[in-house]
Amino acid sequence: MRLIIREDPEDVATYMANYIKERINQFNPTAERPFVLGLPTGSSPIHIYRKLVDLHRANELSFKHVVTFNMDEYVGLPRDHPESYHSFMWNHLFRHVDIPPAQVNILDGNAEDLDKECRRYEEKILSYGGIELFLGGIGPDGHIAFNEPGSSLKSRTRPKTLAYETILANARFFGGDISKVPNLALTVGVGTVMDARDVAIIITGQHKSIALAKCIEEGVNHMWTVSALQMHPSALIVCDEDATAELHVKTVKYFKSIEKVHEELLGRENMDLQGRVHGSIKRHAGYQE
Ligand SMILES: N[C@@H]1[C@@H](O)[C@H](O)[C@@H](COP(=O)(O)O)O[C@@H]1O
Repeated sequence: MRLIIREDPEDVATYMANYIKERINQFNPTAERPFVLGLPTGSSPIHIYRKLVDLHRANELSFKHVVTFNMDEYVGLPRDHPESYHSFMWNHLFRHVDIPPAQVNILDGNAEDLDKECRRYEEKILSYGGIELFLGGIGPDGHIAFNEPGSSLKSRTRPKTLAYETILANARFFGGDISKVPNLALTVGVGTVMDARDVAIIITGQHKSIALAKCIEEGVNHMWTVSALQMHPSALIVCDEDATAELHVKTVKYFKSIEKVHEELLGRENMDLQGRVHGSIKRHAGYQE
């Protein structure tokens, strides 16, 4: 696993947006061979989406041959509700880029048969040959997508009841009224995320520092589902300084020194070209996480 530490959420978003851009452009997607990208919602990815839109406007990134699968959606919230994840994604990303609507996949939280909808989603991911890059965030309880504590680390897409902590955390999007937050969601499973060729997770803020420490320094544990990343062959976490509050100083120093070594290996000074650097190290130095 790689841990990249940046000063603040803005720098984290810059890193991640460049990483995504480089991954897509290196893949050189076509209609026959699209780039399959898993996407999250939440406040953390908003900065990333803004930067992806900027990159698109600067003609540095196209979504024409990108197929997306979102991580989750609330159950029972109308699709056009301002807090549905459908609305979120269209408002923050899709309507501002050149992605054909037919290439956008978001779980239908209003499907008549929720289990069937989840099976359909898994099958559709498989029909594209799986997800190339899954971008994600975490909740303060270490959940990835809506895989709350205690979720099976082999779970697949399914309906999931939300933990009280998550409902509390998300109440800010519903005028602070917890009674308005849906208590059920459809979510990809931990296993669905782990099947992606690459997983990149963004973790910012001191309120997520315990989750980051559990994920990096302790064992794989279903109570902190993001810790399943330890079993992934190509996992990347990008966090800000605040999120490192609960890490040992030696852990922080270790990951910072590893990044420096990578930089020196490539003889590059500008580590804001992270995506390219990451890809190059993999190609030229036989690098494995
Ligand atoms: N289901 C989503 C998660 O996928 C997301 O990672 C989390 C964190 O959101 P934020 O970035 O707002 O802290 O929010 C929700 O619970």
